[in-house]
Amino acid sequence: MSRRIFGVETEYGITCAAPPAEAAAPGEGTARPVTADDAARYLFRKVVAWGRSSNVFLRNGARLYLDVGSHPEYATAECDDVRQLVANDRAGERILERMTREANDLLAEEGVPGTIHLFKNNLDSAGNSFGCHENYLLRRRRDFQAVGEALVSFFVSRQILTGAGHVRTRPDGGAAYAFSQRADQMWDAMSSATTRSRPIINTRDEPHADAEKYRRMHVIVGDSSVAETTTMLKVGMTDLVLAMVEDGVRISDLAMAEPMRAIREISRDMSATVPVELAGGRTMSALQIQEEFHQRVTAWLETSGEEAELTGVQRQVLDLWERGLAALRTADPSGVETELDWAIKARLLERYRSRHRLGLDDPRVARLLLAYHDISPASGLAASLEKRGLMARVTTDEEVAAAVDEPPATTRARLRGDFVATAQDRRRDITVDWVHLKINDAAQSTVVLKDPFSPVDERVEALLATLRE
Ligand SMILES: Nc1ncnc2c1ncn2[C@@H]1O[C@H](COP(=O)(O)OP(=O)(O)OP(=O)(O)O)[C@@H](O)[C@H]1O
Ligand SMILES: [Mg+2]
Repeated sequence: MSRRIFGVETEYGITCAAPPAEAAAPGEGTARPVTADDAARYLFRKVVAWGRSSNVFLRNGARLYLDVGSHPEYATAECDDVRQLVANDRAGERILERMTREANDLLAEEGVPGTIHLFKNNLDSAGNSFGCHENYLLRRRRDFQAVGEALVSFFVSRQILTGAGHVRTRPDGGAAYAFSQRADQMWDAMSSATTRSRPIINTRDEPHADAEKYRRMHVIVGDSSVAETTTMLKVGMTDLVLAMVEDGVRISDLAMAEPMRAIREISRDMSATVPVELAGGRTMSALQIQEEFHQRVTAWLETSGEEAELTGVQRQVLDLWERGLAALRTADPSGVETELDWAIKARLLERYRSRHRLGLDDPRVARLLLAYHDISPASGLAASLEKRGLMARVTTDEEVAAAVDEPPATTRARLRGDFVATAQDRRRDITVDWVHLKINDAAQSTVVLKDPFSPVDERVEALLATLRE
């Protein structure tokens, strides 16, 4: 299978929980609460001190920045393997978790009451939505608009496998479990740069690569994933579907008539069987649509001969995809309840609720839900679920630790990472983005890296030599 470049951007939710009133020392009762904006500034203080900006590239090739709206964002370096991507996404969590601990130390030193928490989720308590965006490099071959219509159908129905699980408020005020946090927030299927709204997928003006050859498909519809296995499935199944489509397999018969209506309906139907109208007039359920994509991918893998070339992680992806569909078909999630976020979360909720006899709308349930997404091992649940075998892993701690310090070795990210690391070690002033490496000295030496697949470049060797002078 041709290599593909992909990267995931994750925006994190941030809060600063005030200590309980009785814990406040005399005179502290009137302390101004720490807003999300303030918290984000504490979080980035060290970054700004060394990078002179809240928008930096790190020595592992990733981008870390604070956008408007105070949602810290981590964009993984370019990866060309799903397991590598999972490790790099996880590395982002570790980096932000360390920044959170340091920011909380700062708060304590300055006597500011409160504790900062970061959440890998998509909805804050005020109802603001923030995203987890996937980027896939496409070869500029086919008519993207036509393929896109049918891919929307894939992205809209994929939530029955890769949704993070969500307790939503029904119109009658009751609470109900749904597949996705993000589904309700999306309201426009496709967009060009001119339309307002939130496009499910678009191709970015900047492919961060040779624009003659490539496009970068930008997918904004996914939930942030907590379980590594869910991240693996989300990116891995998408990569396989794109490979099949790039090879010419047609999927346009699966385009939906009204994807935006469907995305909400599918999220709310935990049976995954509600009929969705297709553009051609037929109806299919989300489950049938996903089964069809799965079936076409497996058939294509066989007939194209690609089956023999599959990597270990790609086989894991196909296996989990299949088991996820079986779980839905039989209405028995036990086969995926340590691997798919919505199922892991549902099991956790059920156990907690029956132990404490709580309704789905109980505030304690809401706190548990939030803790599922809290990235701190101290206050979040993921680390302990993993330790207890209730949340599966794809990577090892060693792989994640390596991805915190080192860039992916097989892509352009390696050049960027080496450049950043060398400049940091030598205290040299540089400017970096996805395609440019520049030394800010009299000569202003700049290298443009148009090939995201290439981890070696003589021009960069020369830049590194200059930095080391
Ligand atoms: N050529 C490429 N093809 C696919 N993905 C790429 C390519 N180059 C970079 N990426 C990935 O795309 C993501 C870009 O993240 P970034 O947050 O900078 O996104 P953006 O969409 O350009 O900008 P913004 O978030 O500011 O709107 C990263 O995860 C990166 O690894
Ligand atoms: Mg971004």
